[in-house]
Amino acid sequence: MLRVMVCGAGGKMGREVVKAVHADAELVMAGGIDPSQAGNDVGTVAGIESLHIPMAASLDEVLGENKPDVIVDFTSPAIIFENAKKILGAGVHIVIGTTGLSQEQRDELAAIGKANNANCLVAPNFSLGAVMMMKVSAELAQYFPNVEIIELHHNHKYDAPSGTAVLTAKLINEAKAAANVVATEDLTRESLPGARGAKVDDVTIHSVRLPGYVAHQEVIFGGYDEALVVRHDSLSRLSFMPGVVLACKKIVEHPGLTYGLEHYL
Ligand SMILES: NC(=O)C1=CN([C@@H]2O[C@H](COP(=O)(O)OP(=O)(O)OC[C@H]3O[C@@H](n4cnc5c(N)ncnc54)[C@H](OP(=O)(O)O)[C@@H]3O)[C@@H](O)[C@H]2O)C=CC1
Ligand SMILES: O=C(O)C1=N[C@H](C(=O)O)C[C@H](O)C1
Repeated sequence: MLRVMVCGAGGKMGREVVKAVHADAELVMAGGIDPSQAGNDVGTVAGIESLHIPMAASLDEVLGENKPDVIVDFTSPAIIFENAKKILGAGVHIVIGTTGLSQEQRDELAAIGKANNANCLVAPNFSLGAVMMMKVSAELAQYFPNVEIIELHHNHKYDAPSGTAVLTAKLINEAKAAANVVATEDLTRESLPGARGAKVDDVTIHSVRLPGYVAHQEVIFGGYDEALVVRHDSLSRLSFMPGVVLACKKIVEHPGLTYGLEHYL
């Protein structure tokens, strides 16, 4: 039985992860970390029965003698790098859902994990449908090199573009490079800065932030007198839970740092 703790356990994702881990027969919900909920019961904060586990105020409180096997982090792009360094440095596996880590930061985490025998998964999106959207988009890019992404999220999201859009663009760019295809030149000149969105290499991303949305993305391919749209919708945060639970169980089998849940499927 793997003992799992949740960092950011009082947040929108963290509360769902506490419930999902607690409901799983092969995992043990061993604790939560969230400064603004410190001392409150981890189960009660998540909206289930009391688990008789007080919420820790910081990672330092849980990385001692009774440390868990795995920590799942859903906090914020501003603190994930420091959290991950601490967790891997303590020899604890980490499942990272929090967005915003750069390639350089992932490389540094990989080295810390290796030195401490701790594995790391960085997954910008845990929903199966979103992983398939990315896979299919990368496959299509060789036939349709002209492609743009529109991602739509709730207005409490910290970052733009989303981690999912960045990974989608990376996979598309890699597929285009492998197939040796490029987009036609974009001749548009912006009369308002930002009108054409942001570029990740050859892929343009547009970010929408509005109340009412959860997490959605359209990958739009333009062709010869035709267009093809791949769309994914997370209708609630429950859509991420099977992926998070699977990651907790599989992380022990995946040494090093893995970027993307597709490598665990
Ligand atoms: N990979 C995936 O599938 C998904 C990824 N995400 C990503 O997960 C991240 C979190 O999203 P979301 O749950 O919506 O955000 P929330 O703001 O709802 O939750 C974040 C929680 O972390 C807490 N927190 C802040 N600092 C610390 C700390 N030092 N230690 C422990 N906890 C801390 C916050 O407390 P306080 O409010 O008091 O600051 C808050 O309760 C984002 O980066 C988001 O993009 C989201 C959905 C799916
Ligand atoms: O902040 C969110 O909500 C989400 N964040 C992740 C991202 O940035 O891609 C995953 C999902 O889109 C929800």
